[in-house]
Amino acid sequence: MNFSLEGRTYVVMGVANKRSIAWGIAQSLHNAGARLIFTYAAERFEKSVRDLADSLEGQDALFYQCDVTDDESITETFQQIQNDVGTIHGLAHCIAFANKDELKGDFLNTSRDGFLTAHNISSYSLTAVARAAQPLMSEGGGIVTLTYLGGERVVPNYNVMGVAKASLDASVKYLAESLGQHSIRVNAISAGPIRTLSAKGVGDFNSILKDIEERAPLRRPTTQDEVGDTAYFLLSDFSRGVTGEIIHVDSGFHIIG
Ligand SMILES: CCCCCCc1ccc(Oc2ccc(Oc3cccc(O)n3)cc2)c(O)c1
Repeated sequence: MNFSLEGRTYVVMGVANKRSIAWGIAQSLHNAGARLIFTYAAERFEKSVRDLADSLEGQDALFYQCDVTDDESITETFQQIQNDVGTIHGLAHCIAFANKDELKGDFLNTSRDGFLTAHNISSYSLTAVARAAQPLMSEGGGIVTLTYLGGERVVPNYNVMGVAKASLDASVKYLAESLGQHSIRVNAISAGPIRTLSAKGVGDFNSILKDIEERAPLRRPTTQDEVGDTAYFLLSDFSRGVTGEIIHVDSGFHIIG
């Protein structure tokens, strides 16, 4: 059994900058020998993704724009990837969004549009991308997405994103059932709070990190590389018997009331 990712190609969706969890995942996969393909939502992210990828020694990365709210964009992107590389061995879905004004205050005030936007981008996009990627994973593969504790229990201010993450978590299980027969595994990493561009949109981060340092079993915040290495595990043969699972990489915080 080979646990290196040499000779394997993975798509990483959602690198925005060097703090992105997706970038931590890309670094771990690269260090394990993987060939990487990056997708970004809009042209404005292309340069920073290319600049980051250029720092990966010996990596011959490919780059594609993909707007996950547009089915044609998804179909076109994976058609291009199939034309360019043929087979991929897995995918990291690190994409989520909710309107800022829905990420604070009373959840009761969630708008219909805000609810649908959060679910469209943060949950449905996993199913849409999995369907487009499946034909390229002819040798089987792994799909990993990012979720958060706020989808399992109430975290003040996380609001509609928590409901979208609950939907994402259920999607992971239904996709695991649907894709298992194609030897494609689907799992999620529930990451503890990390100071990313996205995190700027939710709650009072300093108090959340302070609470983790005081009460999490490991008494320290989660790091990008810890999440990256768990993604490597879930996308490698180490986890060949694992699908439909949510692994908490959160210093153990989820076990604390
Ligand atoms: C109150 C909860 C504190 C811990 C939150 C940890 C966390 C941090 C970032 C997370 O990812 C997103 C992604 C997009 C998102 O929506 C945004 C982000 C920035 C601006 C904006 O208009 N929407 C909110 C959170 C996420 O799902 C969870």
